[in-house]
Amino acid sequence: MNITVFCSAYSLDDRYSAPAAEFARLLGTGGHTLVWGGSNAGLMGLLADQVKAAGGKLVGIQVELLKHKTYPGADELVLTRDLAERKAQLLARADAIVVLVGGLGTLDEITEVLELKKHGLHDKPVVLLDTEGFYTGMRVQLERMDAEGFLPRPLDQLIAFAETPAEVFTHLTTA
Ligand SMILES: C/C(=C\CNc1ncnc2c1ncn2[C@@H]1O[C@H](COP(=O)(O)O)[C@@H](O)[C@H]1O)CO
Repeated sequence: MNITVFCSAYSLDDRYSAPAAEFARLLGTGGHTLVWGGSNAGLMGLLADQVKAAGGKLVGIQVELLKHKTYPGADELVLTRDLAERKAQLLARADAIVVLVGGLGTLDEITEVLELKKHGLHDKPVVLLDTEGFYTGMRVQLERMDAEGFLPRPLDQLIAFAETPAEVFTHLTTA
């Protein structure tokens, strides 16, 4: 399976990086391909290192603007002109999307994927790994949208929440 992952480009505390590394090992040992932003920075670089070490393949979708931060060992590297084209490629190359902890870049990516899914423009599984309750606030907001009529489809048809790396794969294999 080609699994597109959105996650932080910054180096983070062990309580965030250890679950990300475990997720990456499961992805690699499961024979999957990591599709990601193609960077060597922070959690993005750690993820790529761990997937590669576990025998998985790497497809980087890097943007021209950040090409100086490109991960050197990807099996395939795509260079896009801008962030919009990169987001389109990250989705197009995915069989499923997984979201790890991240900042504004990650938030931008997940919002776009959910908005396109909301409109029926794709129906790929989206799983969010909620490490250390990092996404509690976002989940509360999404559940309120769901409960109060802001979404055209039930929230559980748009996204699944996992608390452990193993649970991410349970969602992906039953989706
Ligand atoms: C940290 C620095 C540069 C960051 N370089 C990036 N390279 C590739 N992709 C990136 C980069 N920064 C953001 N992205 C994309 O957004 C997500 C991470 O952003 P966040 O704000 O950290 O959550 C990630 O999924 C990428 O696709 C300078 O040293």
